[in-house]
Amino acid sequence: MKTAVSPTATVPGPPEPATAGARLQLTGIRKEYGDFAAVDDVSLDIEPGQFVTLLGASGSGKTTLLRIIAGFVDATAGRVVMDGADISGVPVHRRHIGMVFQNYALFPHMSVEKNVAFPLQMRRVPRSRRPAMVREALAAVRLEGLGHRMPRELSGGQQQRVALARAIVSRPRLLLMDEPLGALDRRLREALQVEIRRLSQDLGLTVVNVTHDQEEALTMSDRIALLSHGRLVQYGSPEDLYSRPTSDVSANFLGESNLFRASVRADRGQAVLDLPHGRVVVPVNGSVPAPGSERIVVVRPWAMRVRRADSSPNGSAAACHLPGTVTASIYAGDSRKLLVRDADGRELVLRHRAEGAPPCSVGDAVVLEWDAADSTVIVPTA
Ligand SMILES: Nc1ncnc2c1ncn2[C@@H]1O[C@H](COP(=O)(O)OP(=O)(O)OP(=O)(O)O)[C@@H](O)[C@H]1O
Repeated sequence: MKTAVSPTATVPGPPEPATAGARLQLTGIRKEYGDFAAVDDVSLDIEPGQFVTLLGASGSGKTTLLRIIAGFVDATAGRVVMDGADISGVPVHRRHIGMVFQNYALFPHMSVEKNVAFPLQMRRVPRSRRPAMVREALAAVRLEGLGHRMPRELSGGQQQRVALARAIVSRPRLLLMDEPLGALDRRLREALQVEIRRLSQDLGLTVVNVTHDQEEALTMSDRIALLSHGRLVQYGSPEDLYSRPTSDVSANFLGESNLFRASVRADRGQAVLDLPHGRVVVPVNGSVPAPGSERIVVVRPWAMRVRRADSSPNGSAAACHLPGTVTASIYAGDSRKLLVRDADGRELVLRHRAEGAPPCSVGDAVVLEWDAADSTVIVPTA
């Protein structure tokens, strides 16, 4: 549950009221480099206190968009509006935005405390107020008592927490993060993901985070903005993007998926896709798709079941049956991943819980089964 601090609530310690997060509205943002658009007409509405992740492959425009929000890069077109005010022309240091970057190195010759106090000095916060604010920021990232250490005396994870403390010490209403955990090992990354999420909720901060790591995006975000070639492909909750992808880019990027292409056929008033393994009735949202139009059917690996071809079917409920040969069986701790090649040479991926003996081995002839209802039908992106 969210524990966003209301604008009128006070936090322990002097002297300013804690600020709740800013509302951020990006409208028609475009950034051209020569005749190339690094960001192409992106509009996003970010609610106060939301944690939004810009997700996408390398080169999709995430960092450029974040740098436009920060003020390091001027957009070619579009507006950045924070709490109702257009900040497009406001210089970086006047935006009062906290930032943490992967390589946002700490000043090596300054103690942790001095590093964290630096933004307060820049913002001319009265000297007398600084120690309490620094203490509070260090406590928020659980580094109490380490203020006198030098950066070289800290682990990578601790250094990144100092960078985080430095980003929040002056109580910004918006925090921007560009792959802040990229350099850390997996365990530490996961622990810090949870901590950053908790911290942003406790402070009621609005956060825009950049990553190309889909797991990080799924676990941390209220909303994910998926970018591809500079364009916004889908903006929604992690569940929306994972379970209800609206494009093949989303289906491919978030989690493993099996994609089948087919054209729509009209059959007794229904729009139907004939696939090698069965038929899927196309959900009609408003207009009926034209016969002959292309669709993509997405089936997630967990929705598929597997049985050896020489065994009897698992009940009769499964509408889709696809024969194939197991090409890999990969144990992954709590699950097992199977790769199965079908007669068309397509490699399908499925997962099941890794309990007991595996139901089949590499080289086995198998049948994949799943319910048509577990398919998602999407329109291919042009
Ligand atoms: N200053 C620049 N001049 C020319 N092209 C640029 C400039 N900055 C970025 N680009 C191009 O814009 C595109 C988007 O870059 P950007 O850094 O925003 O991508 P990204 O999604 O953050 O990628 P990564 O995950 O690799 O950091 C890339 O093709 C990049 O080469």
